[in-house]
Amino acid sequence: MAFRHLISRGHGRRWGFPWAPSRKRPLYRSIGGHARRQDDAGDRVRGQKGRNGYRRNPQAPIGNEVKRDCCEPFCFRPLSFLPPRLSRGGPTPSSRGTARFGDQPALPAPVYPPPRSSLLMARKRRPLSPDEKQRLDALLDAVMDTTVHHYGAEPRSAVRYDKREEMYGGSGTTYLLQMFEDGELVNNRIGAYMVLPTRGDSAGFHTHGDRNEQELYVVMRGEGTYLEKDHAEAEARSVPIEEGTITTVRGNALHAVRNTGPEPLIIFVITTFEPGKPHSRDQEQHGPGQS
Ligand SMILES: O=P(O)(O)OC[C@H]1O[C@](O)(CO)[C@@H](O)[C@@H]1O
Repeated sequence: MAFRHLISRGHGRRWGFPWAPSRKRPLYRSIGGHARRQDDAGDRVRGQKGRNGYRRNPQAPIGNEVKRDCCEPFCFRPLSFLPPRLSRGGPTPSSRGTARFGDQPALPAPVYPPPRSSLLMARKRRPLSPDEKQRLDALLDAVMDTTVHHYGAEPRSAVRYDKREEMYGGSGTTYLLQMFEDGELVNNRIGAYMVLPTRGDSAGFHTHGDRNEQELYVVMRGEGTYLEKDHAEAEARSVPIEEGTITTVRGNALHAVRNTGPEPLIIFVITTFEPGKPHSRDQEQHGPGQS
C-alpha cells in the first residue's frame, strides 16, 4: 500500500504525523462531487452497527444526515458557507450531528412585491418559443413602435414576453410584453402590452382588489369589448373599446376584455399597487374566470 494510503488509513498518527486523520475517523462517501462524512464520533453508540461500523443517531431518519464539518477528506472548513437549502438547515448547537431535514430556520417575512418567479409559477405564465416571439414582434412592428425611452437608459423594447392560455377563464392565448423590469417603476407591477391576437380572444373576469392594485388600460390598436362588474355576482357592464379608449379598475371590482375586431387588440396595461400593503395572493385559490 502506498505511503499516502497508509497515512490516510489512520497509521499516520502512530508514526508521528499528528495532522494525519485518526484511525477512528469514519470513512467518507462521495456525494455530488463532495465527500460527505457518513457519521460522526458523536453518533457512535454501542449497539446496532451501521454501514461504517457506527450506529446512526437513532433520532435521525436514515438518509437525512447533514454535512457538518468539511467537504473534502482533508478540508476542515465549516460548511456554513453553503446556503441553508444545500446544508439542509445548517448546523446549530442543538442539532450538531443530528440535524434533520425539517430543522430549517423560520421562513422570512413575505417580501412585496412578490418575486417574479412566484407570480410566474402561480399564474401559469409561459415563456414564448423563439418562433412565437418572432411572430409576435412582426405583428406588433406592423402596426406600432414599441420602443421604450426609459429615463436615463438606452431605448429598448420588451424586457420579457409571457403568454397565458385562456387567461382567467377567457379564450385563446393572451400575450404580455413586459416593458419594464420589476421595480423599475415605483408602485408599479405591470407596464406591458397585452395582445389578444384574433377575434374572440379574451381575458376573463378578475379582480385586483385582493392585491391592493389598480389597473389602467390604454387601447393602442384594434377594437373590443371591455366588461366590468362590482363583485363576482353582480351584473356586468360592457363598453366598446377602440384605439385611444382608457379604462380603469380599482377596489374589489372585476374586469374582463375581448377582441371583437378583425385585427389584433393591443392594450397598454399599467398596474399600480398601494405601497405598504400586501399585493400578492394565494394564486391557487384563483379559479378560472373568478377573482
Ligand atoms: O394574473 P396577473 O399576474 O395579474 O397577470 C395578468 C394581467 O394581465 C392583464 O389582464 C393585463 O395585463 C391584467 O389585468 C392582469 O393583471
